Amino acid sequence: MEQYAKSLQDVDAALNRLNATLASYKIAPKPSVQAQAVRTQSAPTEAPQSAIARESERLPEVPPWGLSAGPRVLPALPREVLDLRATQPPVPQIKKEQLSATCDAVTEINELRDEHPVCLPLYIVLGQKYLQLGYPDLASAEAYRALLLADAVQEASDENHLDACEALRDVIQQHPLVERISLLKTELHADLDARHGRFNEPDEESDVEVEVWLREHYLLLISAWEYVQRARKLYERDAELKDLWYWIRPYVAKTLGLMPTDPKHIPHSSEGWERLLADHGYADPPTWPNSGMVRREVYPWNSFEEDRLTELTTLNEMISDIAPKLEVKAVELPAFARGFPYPEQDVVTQLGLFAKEDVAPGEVVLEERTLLTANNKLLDALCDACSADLPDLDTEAAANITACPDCDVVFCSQMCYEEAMESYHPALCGWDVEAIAKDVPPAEAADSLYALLLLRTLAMAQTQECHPLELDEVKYIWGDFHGLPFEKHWHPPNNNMVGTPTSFHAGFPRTLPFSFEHNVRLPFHMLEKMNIDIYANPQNDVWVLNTLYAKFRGTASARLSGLGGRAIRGPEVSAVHPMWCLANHSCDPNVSWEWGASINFTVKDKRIGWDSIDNIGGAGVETETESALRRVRSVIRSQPGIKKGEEVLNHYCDIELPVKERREWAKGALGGECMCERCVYEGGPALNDKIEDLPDPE
Ligand SMILES: C[S@@+](CC[C@H](N)C(=O)[O-])C[C@H]1O[C@@H](n2cnc3c(N)ncnc32)[C@H](O)[C@@H]1O
Repeated sequence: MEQYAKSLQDVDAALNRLNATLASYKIAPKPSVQAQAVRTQSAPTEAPQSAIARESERLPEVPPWGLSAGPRVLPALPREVLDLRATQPPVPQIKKEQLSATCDAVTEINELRDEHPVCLPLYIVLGQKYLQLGYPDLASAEAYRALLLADAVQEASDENHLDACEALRDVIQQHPLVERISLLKTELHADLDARHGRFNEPDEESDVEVEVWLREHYLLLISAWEYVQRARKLYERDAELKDLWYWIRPYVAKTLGLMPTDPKHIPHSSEGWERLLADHGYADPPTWPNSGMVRREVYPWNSFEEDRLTELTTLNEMISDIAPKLEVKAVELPAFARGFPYPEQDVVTQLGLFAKEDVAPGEVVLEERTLLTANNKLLDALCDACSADLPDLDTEAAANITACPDCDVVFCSQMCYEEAMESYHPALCGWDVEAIAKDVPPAEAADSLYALLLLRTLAMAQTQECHPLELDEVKYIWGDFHGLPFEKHWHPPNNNMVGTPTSFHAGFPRTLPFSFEHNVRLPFHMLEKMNIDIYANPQNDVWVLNTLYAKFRGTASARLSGLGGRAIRGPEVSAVHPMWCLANHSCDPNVSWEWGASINFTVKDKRIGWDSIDNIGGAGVETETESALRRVRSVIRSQPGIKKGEEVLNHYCDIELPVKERREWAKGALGGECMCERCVYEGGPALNDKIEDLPDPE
């Protein structure tokens, strides 16, 4: 620093010094300083409103990269990335007309990550695009990635340190020296003592300029809410952070439903809000809600969700081995908008399973094995692949147990081991992932199972070298996405702290549970454990993980593990069976199901009896015998067996319950009140009243 301070007394000397620094960066020379400065000054200064415009006139011709890499040419970084500064105003709202260009920009940035995987500002701009589109959940993931890169720049021991510093140098070097010197000069003239602790001692490989640039231009931008406290120590006087710090508490109070109804009682100071939260036992930030709901949708750039109606031939090939008497067909189901007040239609076309020929009661019509399984107990004796209970060691079947020769993982048979090796195991073998999301408290059991299904899916994609959304196990599952036309319903999200929680999400319904822990931190941890780069592989980005979670949450089965299962610990085993889960729900199902090493549908021997509406309420005062007799007389019961052309109907809730409770229970799985024939007969028309003639969301 001393050296810089002295040489800055003379601008010529400063230029020489910086040129020496540049030379030490070990990259090929950039175009002359003057040429850069001239190009920069003559370029328009306003960033484009919408898609990322490649600024080829402004940027120097892209130089060959690296000394030994040969003629590798990197795509230029967009101006929005190069010009990113903490001093810029908050992320501007976009208009509906800019929606499609902003979605395109997301795709373009993700393409750039291939060549610029650890370029910190790229992730900040990506996060900003997500915020503009109304995906604060996706934005939080990019802020986290940028924060990890900031740590990498500052920590010489970080495995990404050198690459992250070099990527930042590359960005810095594309700016005129005049700007760079001026920034360094301001730094050096400031009172270093007053900024005690703001600098890390630069190690041999990093340099002062990278440190200064990081702190001045980027760190402030990645200060996510969780890090606001840390950021405030760093930037005591920053007005935006001060605002954010204030508004966090009202926002928490609102989310927890603690807002006083009487305007007179609404606090007007930080202390007032602190008191309000403390009075309800929420004084400490760790007690604040750490999960919420996000948009459950086919993201505009998701090209993997094909129209399944055009895939019926493929689906029927897939099902022919495991259910020769069944076929997959389109079916119309009641449309539930999951509480969203803009229903567009009465029915939706989805898929279902149908009998191709008559099937007799008692017959097994489908038997499906899957390797998309999970168990959350570290020491339970389950097959790693199919999740069946392992046989007791003193039985003959124990001879089939096979262990992976390279790690301790155990399979119930050689077949399961071999299938695991082809499907997912190589991506996990020896990477110390066994303890992830295991033995969690009962309240987290279900979330841990979903996370473990995610881990298995990522390992499958890695082993089979494909995109996670292309795997047969998940590709054809409908994630209960909202299906509302994007262009019609989207409105600019309100990203200031006073907005209601919904307004951050561009007006779409939010039905997918999200927590930073399960949707971002834990999956990043899993990927790092598997030695998968979290920067260079957009195929594992949070929108992909959210899409997978949406698919799992509607279809995964869960149970206790065999004889050792302990209900008090919550669900212990989970699996996704992609064909089995195509069967729709009815409260008068014609099949029952059982799940062990495989899952099957058996045609029911006896159908459930329907109560008439009279029976449900009882008819005045009558003896128990009279009431029982009346019930027997009026009960309706369908014939068991499934006729050719009839739909296979599964059940998602306890069908012995009265209609009101069944409807309540199945709501979560269906998205609305069940309208199956039995429910309508017993409970009358569904209560999914449509709200017509609503004002436009804007
Ligand atoms: C496990 S999937 C069943 C297969 C699904 N129909 C498909 O096309 O993939 C569950 C979803 O199917 C729909 N569904 C199943 N049974 C239904 C019913 N009785 N009424 C309305 N929707 C139903 C709901 O959207 C539910 O979230």
